[in-house]
Amino acid sequence: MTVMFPWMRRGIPRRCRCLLHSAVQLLCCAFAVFIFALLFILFFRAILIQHRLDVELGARPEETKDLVDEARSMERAERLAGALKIPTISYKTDQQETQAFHTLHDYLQKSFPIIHSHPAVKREIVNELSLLYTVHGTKSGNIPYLLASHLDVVPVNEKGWAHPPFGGFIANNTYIYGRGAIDDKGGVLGILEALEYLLEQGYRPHRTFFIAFGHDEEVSGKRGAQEIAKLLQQRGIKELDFVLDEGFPVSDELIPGTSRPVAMVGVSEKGTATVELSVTGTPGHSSFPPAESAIGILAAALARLEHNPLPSMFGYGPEKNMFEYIAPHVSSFYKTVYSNLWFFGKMMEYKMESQPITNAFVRTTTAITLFHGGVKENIVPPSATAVVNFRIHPAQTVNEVVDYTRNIIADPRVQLKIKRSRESHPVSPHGPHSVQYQMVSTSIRQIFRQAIVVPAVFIANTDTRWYLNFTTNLYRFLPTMVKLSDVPRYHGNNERISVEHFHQAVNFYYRVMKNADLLILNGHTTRPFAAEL
Ligand SMILES: CCCCCCCC/C=C\CCCCCCCC(=O)NCC(=O)O
Ligand SMILES: [Zn+2]
Ligand SMILES: [Zn+2]
Repeated sequence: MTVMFPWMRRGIPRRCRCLLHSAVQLLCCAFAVFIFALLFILFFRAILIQHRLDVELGARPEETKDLVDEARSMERAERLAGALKIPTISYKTDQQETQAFHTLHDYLQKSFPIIHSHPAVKREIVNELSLLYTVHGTKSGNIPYLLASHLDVVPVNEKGWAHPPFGGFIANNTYIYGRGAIDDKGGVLGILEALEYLLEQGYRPHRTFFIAFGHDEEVSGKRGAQEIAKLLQQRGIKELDFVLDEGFPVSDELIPGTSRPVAMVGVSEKGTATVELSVTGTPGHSSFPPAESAIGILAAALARLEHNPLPSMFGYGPEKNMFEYIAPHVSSFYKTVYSNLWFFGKMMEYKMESQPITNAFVRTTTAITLFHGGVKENIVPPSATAVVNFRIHPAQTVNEVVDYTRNIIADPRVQLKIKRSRESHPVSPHGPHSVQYQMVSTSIRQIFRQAIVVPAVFIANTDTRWYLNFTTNLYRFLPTMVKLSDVPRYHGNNERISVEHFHQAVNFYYRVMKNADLLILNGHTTRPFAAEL
């Protein structure tokens, strides 16, 4: 049976029919060649990137036996649980549970006797509530590094918890529950446990390092990490080799195309802007109200903001790099997609926008976090205020976000005031020549054996902002594991860490302390710095 195409009908002269038929055939061939060439380019690019990264990153590190003893992991879990019982809450910059911080200082002192009596370790209280430890190395002349975590936690909503948030409860010898378990007392205790074990083994770190525990990270870090940074500066510390602070946990089952866990190391972090919106009305009797109240005007403005999120910036910032690093480790289909975001960007963007945690990678996020208005049920409100917290994608600036907000609100009755802002952080080195990044990556892979380690932009904020002047090597990573279902526990209900993952956290910091010493043996960090170290 011959197929009859429309241009082959009898009404059209035979010559034209032949010409048209040949033209269509030619077009079909050209289209097929185009598709074939496109697939070839996409796949070839994926192979090229894979090859480059394989060459750059080399093989998985050897399995190490030099780890923290597992036999005492329950004992360590109980010490963390003890710290979780102490409610070191930050409500606002000038409102904290100050007494609890003193209790925590004493608790740490009692719980880690070797650290607190060791001649090579100096502990200082900075600005009353923060802690700075200096661990003096045996070899002078090396640039020190800094490990950071924070002592404060965010407030809780007791009702939503299965176990009391400040009860230090360990469920079935498996999960340690409590506010701060992952953010960030797991980090504080993880670092101290690692150091305690290191010193107990009789190991003296070769190079000097600092441990900085700020007390107000959750409300800016101005009184904690900023003061620690000032103190270091006053002591003549001009340079730090690297800073390692809280960041992404290792995520399981979150990246399409691989069943392996992915460890994203924050090599930058999003900017932030906290904007207060306010409307002033005329108070009066609620029995003859105006057509629009201050609360109504503000609520409408906020609804406009929520319905008009900032545009996707996916592919315009350093996040593109993250997918290229994942590409070599995923199935062929995703390898091609992740290596060619210039082509598949829209498809990926669509997928990422579907969940809050992945949406945060794509755009500047808008969170309405506070709303106040009204004084009494029968008074027309004199004013209403709200606070909106933006986390700014690296391809945008604070000014752009504020201009966008003003345009969307488009109502002169709504006043905008920037309460706090900061641009996104510069991207830290993360290639094959960055020995500091590679040291962090190796330490991760020594503990999380299956993990794919990739650079990423951290979507939240950390105390690293206060150390930006000391080094370009700032890394944000939390050595624990989360699944998608665990993500709401951050600043939410039922925060917890498993005993096993806490043990991995201790081991990770232990490896960092050992591996950082190996860097100086290889002669990487010998440069002059402050004499008193
Ligand atoms: C392809 C993308 C995969 C995304 C997988 C991401 C998994 C990460 C899981 C959780 C990240 C949550 C980070 C929360 C950080 C907390 C630090 C903090 O509270 N800082 C203060 C602040 O930002 O206000
Ligand atoms: Zn934190
Ligand atoms: Zn937090």
